[in-house]
Amino acid sequence: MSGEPRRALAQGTFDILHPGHLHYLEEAADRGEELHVIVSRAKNVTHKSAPVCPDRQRRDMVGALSIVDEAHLGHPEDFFVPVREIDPDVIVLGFDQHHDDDAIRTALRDRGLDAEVVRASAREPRYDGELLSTKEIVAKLVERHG
Ligand SMILES: Cc1cc2nc3c(=O)[nH]c(=O)nc-3n(C[C@H](O)[C@H](O)[C@H](O)COP(=O)(O)O)c2cc1C
Ligand SMILES: Nc1ncnc2c1ncn2[C@@H]1O[C@H](COP(=O)(O)OP(=O)(O)OP(=O)(O)O)[C@@H](O)[C@H]1O
Repeated sequence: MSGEPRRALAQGTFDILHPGHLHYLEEAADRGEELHVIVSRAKNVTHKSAPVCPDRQRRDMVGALSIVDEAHLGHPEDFFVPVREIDPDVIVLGFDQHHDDDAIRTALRDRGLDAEVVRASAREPRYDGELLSTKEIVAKLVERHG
């Protein structure tokens, strides 16, 4: 036993916070005693529209949540630089994140990093009209103001 707090790591874009994000971060926080979050750089968000809010703003909003111990801006090129610095015991992937769990496990092992990789669950709406995705919030805004 190292005596260090068990560190959980979550990651994502977090452009316009919503209850789906809170659910994911709460599940990640439950996996450890300390929650760290890597907020992706806009230039690395290639699988969907680029975030509206700047990198620092997204990092600052996530970092202000009481369940988050520290929010880190991701590395521009090498995703494993912040992982090495944070040195998590567990990496919690979001239910719909496109990353391949086994590929991450292999990449960690290849770099001598020892972290479990687990998936969080999805959060369904709890009442009519609850908006649980940034895309949905943007679509509503465009419908109303666009
Ligand atoms: C272990 C891990 C480390 C990551 N590190 C970085 C990073 O250093 N820089 C970055 O821009 N994105 C990083 N990402 C990617 C994003 O945080 C995020 O997973 C990706 O942009 C998908 O975003 P979404 O889940 O919001 O759709 C990392 C992802 C994982 C799984
Ligand atoms: N409804 C939800 N239930 C559980 N987790 C969620 C939910 N929505 C987002 N998350 C998680 O939050 C993390 C960051 O998500 P991201 O910033 O891509 O938000 P998003 O609202 O899903 O974005 P978009 O709608 O633009 O795809 C991801 O790990 C994702 O799985």
